[in-house]
Amino acid sequence: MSRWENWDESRVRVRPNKKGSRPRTKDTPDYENAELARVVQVDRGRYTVSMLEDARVVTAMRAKALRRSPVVPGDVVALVGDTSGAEGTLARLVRIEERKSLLRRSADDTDDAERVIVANADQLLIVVAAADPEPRTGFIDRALVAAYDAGISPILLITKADLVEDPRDPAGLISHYSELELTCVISSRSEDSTLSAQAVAQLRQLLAGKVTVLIGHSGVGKSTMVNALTGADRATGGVNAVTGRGRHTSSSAVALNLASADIASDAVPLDEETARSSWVIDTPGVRTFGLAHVEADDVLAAFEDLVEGSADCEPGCAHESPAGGCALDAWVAEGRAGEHGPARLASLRGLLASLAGAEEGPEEKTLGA
Ligand SMILES: Nc1nc2c(ncn2[C@@H]2O[C@H](COP(=O)(O)OP(=O)(O)OP(=O)(O)O)[C@@H](O)[C@H]2O)c(=O)[nH]1
Ligand SMILES: [Zn+2]
Repeated sequence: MSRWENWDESRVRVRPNKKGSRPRTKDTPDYENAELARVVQVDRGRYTVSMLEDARVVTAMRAKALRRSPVVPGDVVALVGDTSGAEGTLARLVRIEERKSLLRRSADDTDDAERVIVANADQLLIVVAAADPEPRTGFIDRALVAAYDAGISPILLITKADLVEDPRDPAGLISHYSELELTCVISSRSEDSTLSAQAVAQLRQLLAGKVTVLIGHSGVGKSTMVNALTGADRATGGVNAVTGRGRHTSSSAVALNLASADIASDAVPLDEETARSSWVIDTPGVRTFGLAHVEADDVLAAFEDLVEGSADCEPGCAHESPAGGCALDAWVAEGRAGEHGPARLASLRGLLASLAGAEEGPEEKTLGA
């Protein structure tokens, strides 16, 4: 009998390629066959994901090694194991792909750590109502600062234009922010309770192929718009029929896809592939952003016409005033930032003020009040 007969075959593998011959240890698995997916919802350790390949919905749990790594909606993750998505199956989430952006909220009383809310967002859709509730510029300013800091493009959506007199600038916000390169969309509702088809179509175009996070105070019409955009049935106000609770009790962010929409008003329908890569992430329960980690220079960076002028500022300048060593006033006075320079500087300073303010406080300033 040859000694080879006792050879435990399961231990030997002839690897067909060099990559495959890399030593595999418990600590450095390489998961070559892992499949990529977008995280759409997180619920007590269960992750609902949509496979990038075919939008199949799969439920997954984190591998042990990732137990301390937060995974949030918008994340792109690698899965192994049973990725069929069949009922009762659980895939294993083994890797979080590099994030291109991170929106976070700083610690507050109920939360001892800075929290990541959403990953990989391209855009922040700041939703305010023209009235009921009145728009608050402090809230918009903080959201703008968070967006600029995270490198995400802001879009302003003004809802409920039907409730005010001037439909072109329903809340006076467009003139207020005219010095920012801020895309504004105005939406209203007609008497039969349908949202303006034009606003919905315009937003779908802006959202095409992007990951967009929605933020706005309660009652501004976020769910109503998300429903119109995605065809999803996010409960609007009142009580959720399934859980019997008001939806305010749900505070987890959910990513919804534009592909699910069946919208007659959509003048230019999105092709299947674009629609599938278009995500809207609603963030119920997130009403403000912690800006504790944001530096004045991070905000200034979003003002391309002014940033050069800061070369002569004192080191660590907060860009508040010439007395504080800020060179921006002189730069603007020389006309170096163009004819809108003074107004742009005033806008920048308005935003920077929200860094100095407390969490609440200045935020609760109502426009015109
Ligand atoms: N007049 C008017 N009412 C609107 C419009 N859009 C939404 N509403 C109403 O405003 C109320 C609040 O809308 P929601 O979509 O639930 O608001 P939300 O921002 O999701 O609120 P939360 O779920 O509390 O965060 C509902 O009664 C809607 O019917 C609009 O364009 N015009
Ligand atoms: Zn300065």
